[in-house]
Amino acid sequence: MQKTFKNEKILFAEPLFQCDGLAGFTRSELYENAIHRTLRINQLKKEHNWTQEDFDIAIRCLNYEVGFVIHLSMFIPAIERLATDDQKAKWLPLAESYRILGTYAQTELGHGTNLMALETTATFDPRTDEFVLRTPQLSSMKWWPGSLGKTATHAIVLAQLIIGNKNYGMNPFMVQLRSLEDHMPLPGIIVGDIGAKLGANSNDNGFLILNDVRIPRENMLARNSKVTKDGRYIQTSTNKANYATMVLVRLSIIRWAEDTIKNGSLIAIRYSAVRRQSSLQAGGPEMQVLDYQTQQYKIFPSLAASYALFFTYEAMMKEYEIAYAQIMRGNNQLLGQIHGQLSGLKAFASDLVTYELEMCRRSCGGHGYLKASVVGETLLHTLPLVTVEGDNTVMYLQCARYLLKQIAKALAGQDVDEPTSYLKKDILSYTCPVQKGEHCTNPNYLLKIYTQRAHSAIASVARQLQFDLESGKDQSSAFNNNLVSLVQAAKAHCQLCLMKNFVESVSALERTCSENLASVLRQLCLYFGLHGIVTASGEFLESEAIGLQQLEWIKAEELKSLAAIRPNAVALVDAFDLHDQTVMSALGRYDGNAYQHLFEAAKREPMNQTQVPPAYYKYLRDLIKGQPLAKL
Ligand SMILES: CCCCCCCCCCCCC/C=C/C(=O)SCCNC(=O)CCNC(=O)[C@H](O)C(C)(C)COP(=O)(O)OP(=O)(O)OC[C@H]1O[C@@H](n2cnc3c(N)ncnc32)[C@H](O)[C@@H]1OP(=O)(O)O
Ligand SMILES: Cc1cc2nc3c(=O)[nH]c(=O)nc-3n(C[C@H](O)[C@H](O)[C@H](O)COP(=O)(O)OP(=O)(O)OC[C@H]3O[C@@H](n4cnc5c(N)ncnc54)[C@H](O)[C@@H]3O)c2cc1C
Repeated sequence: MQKTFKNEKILFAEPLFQCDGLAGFTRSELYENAIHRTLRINQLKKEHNWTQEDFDIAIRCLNYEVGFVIHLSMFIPAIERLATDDQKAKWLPLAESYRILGTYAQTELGHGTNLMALETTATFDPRTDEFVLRTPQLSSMKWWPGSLGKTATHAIVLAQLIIGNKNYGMNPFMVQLRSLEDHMPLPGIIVGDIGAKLGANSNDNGFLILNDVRIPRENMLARNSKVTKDGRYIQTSTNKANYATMVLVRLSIIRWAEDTIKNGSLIAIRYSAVRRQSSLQAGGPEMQVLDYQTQQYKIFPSLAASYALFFTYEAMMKEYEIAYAQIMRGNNQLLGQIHGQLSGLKAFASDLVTYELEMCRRSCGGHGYLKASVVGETLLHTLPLVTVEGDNTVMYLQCARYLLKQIAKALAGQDVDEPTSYLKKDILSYTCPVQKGEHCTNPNYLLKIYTQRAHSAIASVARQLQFDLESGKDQSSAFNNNLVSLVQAAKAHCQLCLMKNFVESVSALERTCSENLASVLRQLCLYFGLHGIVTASGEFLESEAIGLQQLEWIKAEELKSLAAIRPNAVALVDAFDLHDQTVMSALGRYDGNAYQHLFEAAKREPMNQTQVPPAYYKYLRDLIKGQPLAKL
């Protein structure tokens, strides 16, 4: 599942990467530890000639609990995508050698989603051949960018370009924030950390106020548009190309989601295999809770999602690489497709894993509420994924917007993109492939059901929009009147994508792997498909992709699938090949000694380093001895 990291032993031999001790760290300690880790991994990379992939896997082995995440995942990729070749030649070597440390400063206190309304301005001054960057008002200050608070020496600032009295929209500008001599903020720069968050507190997300900060004209990243010395704005590519960095990060978030749900399902399944509680027969032996059907019903969806997201990431990485290669050659033909696909799939993947991680946590009972179980921490660290790189609702709507364009082309008899080719089919010619109970065991039949449901959802909202427009509603009112259905259609398309990638990937694997492995993966794929229909049965019925009889067969088959997966559940999470130090959980250790590891973790609790707590001497002693308390 995860390319086995041959360097794991090297990494986890060092105390710096042993994660037990992170609990109890202050924010400053977490921040410093994260920076120390990234720089040490960099040294290991040089010492052992690791590849960039090894470096990336090391970061993933540490659950991204490292420094410079935005520098590495956004600042450098943004230079690669938004800068001219000359600008790349200047900035990339500095960024790649950490001589400058960057962030991607787009979101403001008052706006994150609505990029068109960003308020920071970059006004061209032809007298000095400079841009003047300004934060017009409180709501304009940059707010949230990672590493902005205390680390970044430079930022790619997204600002409204003003030439004369004309606004040319959002453009990217390289702005130095701190001195490279003493790290102090430069004149006109007010910068700091925005404060503690629910999780990810090793990251110094920050604020930035720009008070008439001047930068040379050459600091506008000019791959897609530039300003000439005499103040002319020349657009060399679509402005959408300035959004390219976000497309890449949305792809990375699908991988991040896959990594977190693998951790969660591994913890829940391993713990459920060792936890014995209650018995079915009076006086009989206590059962492994993994044998309760309800426990399987709670956690096997996370197991199936782990594999589904793995296969979807692999497929989308290939799709992205093709699109990116074309875009970098100036051909933006695939930009709309990759944007629509990754907007929806980033939203669907992060929604899916945040829901299933909470189910994994609940399945661990009381111990799931301990930090030492880590499953709760994993959830806290995953929660931002439903917001970063675009709030999920907004991302679904971007995906829906893409789907509406595709179905309009399909209905007009024009070509459509491969991911939406199903929209060319005649929706009325569908017959549910499940005509007998045993048909539910065929993932390809289930795939047809998913396809019909997605097609129906998209066609239905397109019809409703058309009806609203013909009834006299203006475009934006008609759109707003159907947002819920648009999101639903996008989710249906995304769930189809996951199922399709799962079915096709298993089918491809069958040609090379053992029959035993193939049958286990087929079973998991089947379960993923059945469970997806049951949890959204209303939409599948509404779309007439299935009837009540099919739903009854599918529900019965889903429960049978639980029992079929049970014998392989632990092996399927062991197959993630995750080191104990990656999972970090006292409940999910490979040796299964959950209670021992829980107790070891409790003994490490700082409060247990003294037998008598300081509060005893302040408050408890007199109380217990019945002596009057001093005025508190
Ligand atoms: C080695 C290290 C390993 C670490 C790995 C870690 C990986 C993960 C790291 C994660 C870290 C995350 C940290 C967080 C970072 C951030 O959050 S950065 C800020 C992100 N912000 C957003 O995403 C803002 C969301 N809003 C938007 O994208 C846009 O405002 C909008 C909602 C898409 C609306 O766009 P807008 O231009 O305002 O109007 P529209 O009319 O809707 O769109 C115009 C046309 O542009 C097309 N388009 C929009 N976005 C994109 C895009 N990204 N790419 C391509 N095309 C785009 C859109 O489809 C429209 O096209 P047409 O329909 O053809 O006109
Ligand atoms: C941990 C973390 C790290 C971040 N790192 C960075 C970073 O490095 N760089 C950076 O630039 N930004 C960063 N961000 C900011 C992030 O990109 C924004 O928070 C995100 O884009 C959402 O925008 P918002 O916060 O303005 O939410 P809003 O858009 O204000 O969302 C609030 C509500 O309004 C709804 N809504 C908004 N617009 C619409 C619409 N058009 N239709 C329907 N509903 C709508 C949303 O669905 C949501 O329910 C980070 C955020 C977090 C939490």
